[in-house]
Amino acid sequence: MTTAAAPSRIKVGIVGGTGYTGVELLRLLSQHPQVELTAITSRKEDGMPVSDMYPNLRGHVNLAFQTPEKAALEQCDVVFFATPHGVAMSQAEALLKHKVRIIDLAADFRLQDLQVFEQWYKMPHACPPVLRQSAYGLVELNREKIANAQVIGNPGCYPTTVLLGLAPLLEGGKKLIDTSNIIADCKSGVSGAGRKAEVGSLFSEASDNLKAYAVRGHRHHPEISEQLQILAGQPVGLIFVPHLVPMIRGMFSTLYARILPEALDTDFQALFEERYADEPFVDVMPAGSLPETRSVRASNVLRIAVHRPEGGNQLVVLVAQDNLVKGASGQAVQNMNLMFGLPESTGLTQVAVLP
Ligand SMILES: NC(=O)C1=CN([C@@H]2O[C@H](COP(=O)(O)OP(=O)(O)OC[C@H]3O[C@@H](n4cnc5c(N)ncnc54)[C@H](OP(=O)(O)O)[C@@H]3O)[C@@H](O)[C@H]2O)C=CC1
Ligand SMILES: CC(=O)N[C@@H](CCC(=O)OP(=O)(O)O)C(=O)O
Repeated sequence: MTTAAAPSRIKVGIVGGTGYTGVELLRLLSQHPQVELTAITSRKEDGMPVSDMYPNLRGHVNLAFQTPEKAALEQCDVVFFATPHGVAMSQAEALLKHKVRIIDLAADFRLQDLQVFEQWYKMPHACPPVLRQSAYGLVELNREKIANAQVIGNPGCYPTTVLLGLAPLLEGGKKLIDTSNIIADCKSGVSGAGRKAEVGSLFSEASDNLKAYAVRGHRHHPEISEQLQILAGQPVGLIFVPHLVPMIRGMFSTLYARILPEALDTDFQALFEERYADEPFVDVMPAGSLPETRSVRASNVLRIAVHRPEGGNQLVVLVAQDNLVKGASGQAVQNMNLMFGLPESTGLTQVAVLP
């Protein structure tokens, strides 16, 4: 594998610094030993010191927000887009001309199929040639391509849990589970909806309540399906139901799959342990474990437990992650480390916060 040589300090710009994934990038990158934060944008808060909005960053980030027009993004080595869908692709070609690498936390560079992108995101793609050269930023599945890419489509938060929870069962066309009928029952904390004002995110709407949403179709379904097909070498039938749960951070996915009769003797615990043995951010817990969202809060680690209720033919995989870290900003920093030839864990060794 060839990796790019890292500049002594990586000059980083963040577009969309006031949002939840933006401030999470700032928290992580302000502690990263190889990073120099150079520009942080907000259209609404131009001139406001970052620490006035986010006092947790006092003494750690001494910059002020600037409009994207004022920020010298072209002087950065890498720009993170922590913005709504459609923003990164409108600026990608201009930045690439200045050899700036791009990591988009939105969906502009996730789906390879243009038609599917346009169907779900209701906008034409602004730069299909850049999309074709980009890499899907799920490091554990796509390491080599990411290391050599200029543009990364950082995965959606739900897809990260579902893909890492299913990869050991499907990779390389393995015949272990019924691929026509996998169920992903997924739950997210309210920060998954971002910081913008929305009725559904109000305390009086989201607290003391649990609800499913987008059962008829969610834009993460085609993203998961596209990647599962790449993994399995064939289409995979998936039912995906997201839920909103009354917590701020955290995501929990319960995945159900039927074991094929010829695979009933498989040691699934060993399969998962071996697959992720060298992965710093995927923890396969001991047999019988029950992961919890609080065990990954504020950390880039995703925890998995594999169960086979009553030793039967049903496999249940439990996956917990922090939607803002491994599900978004932490994963984006992991991608940056890989693109710049740094050890993947640089700046990402935070232990989860309990209780
Ligand atoms: N929240 C989560 O758990 C996850 C989020 N993501 C994705 O990451 C991206 C950011 O999410 P999140 O932080 O939650 O969103 P927020 O709504 O919290 O923040 C969005 C940010 O983008 C800026 N922004 C909005 N429109 C534009 C624009 N047209 N041009 C430049 N800047 C703009 C906003 O600031 P201002 O308006 O002042 O410019 C704000 O800083 C989204 O695409 C989201 O889907 C991915 C995985 C998980
Ligand atoms: C709880 C909640 O609302 N979650 C968001 C998904 C989070 C996310 O950021 O996904 P994208 O990056 O693909 O937009 C949702 O379901 O729309």
